[in-house]
Amino acid sequence: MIDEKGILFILSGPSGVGKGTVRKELFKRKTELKYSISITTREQRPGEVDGIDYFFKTNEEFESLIKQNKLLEHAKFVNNYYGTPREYVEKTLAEGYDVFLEIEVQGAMQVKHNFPEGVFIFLFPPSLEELKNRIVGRGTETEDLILNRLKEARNEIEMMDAYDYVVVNDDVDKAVNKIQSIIQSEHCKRERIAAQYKKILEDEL
Ligand SMILES: Nc1ncnc2c1ncn2[C@@H]1O[C@H](COP(=O)(O)OP(=O)(O)OP(=O)(O)O)[C@@H](O)[C@H]1O
Ligand SMILES: Nc1nc2c(ncn2[C@@H]2O[C@H](COP(=O)(O)O)[C@@H](O)[C@H]2O)c(=O)[nH]1
Repeated sequence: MIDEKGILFILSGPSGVGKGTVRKELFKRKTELKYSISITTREQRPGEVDGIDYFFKTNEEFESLIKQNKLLEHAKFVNNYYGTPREYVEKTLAEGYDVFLEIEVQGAMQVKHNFPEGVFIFLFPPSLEELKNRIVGRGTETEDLILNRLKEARNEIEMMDAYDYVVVNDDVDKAVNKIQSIIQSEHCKRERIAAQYKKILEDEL
């Protein structure tokens, strides 16, 4: 049977590298991709909308989702829970749509364990100094939280080798172009496999 499921794309990278910015620009261009909205216990930032940016939950609600096995992956990042709703991802892939996750590395490694066929992309900063400038410039975290996120950034960068692709985010447009090329190239790979499979079936008949 030829696999007609969608492809799961996972984007990670240190806090402040520009994952959200790049993802939003990508979605302006690639409307057929489906974004999996994450669940978190972190405080809602000004301008964030529940059900669009995240599903905001309490610790108790989140822990109950873990117990019910409703999360595809979850992790604690700088004292808050983050997780991916299992049902949405599995159902959407089964319907043949590509699904895009924007998650940190611990969660990405759990996804890799369960979906080794996923495509793992790591967004890399032009420099650590620029990473710091971006996270400070965003102005959404206190100084303490920024330091914790930067400390975490070093651990995240160490995991880069576990990813299929590394994209440097020096310029948003260029980074999005590269991610679009990765998506196209992964579809071509799947088409090649499907064509080979079809040929084997025809040869057998
Ligand atoms: N290529 C870029 N050049 C300059 N600034 C950028 C670039 N990409 C993103 N930024 C800026 O960097 C800041 C952080 O970006 P963003 O919030 O998208 O990062 P993130 O990786 O999603 O962070 P987090 O993981 O903390 O949610 C934002 O102010 C954004 O406008
Ligand atoms: N493991 C998961 N990580 C997630 C998920 N959704 C977002 N994230 C990542 O958390 C950090 C912090 O995000 P922020 O919005 O508080 O800045 C960042 O790396 C996100 O990509 C998730 O479902 N699972």
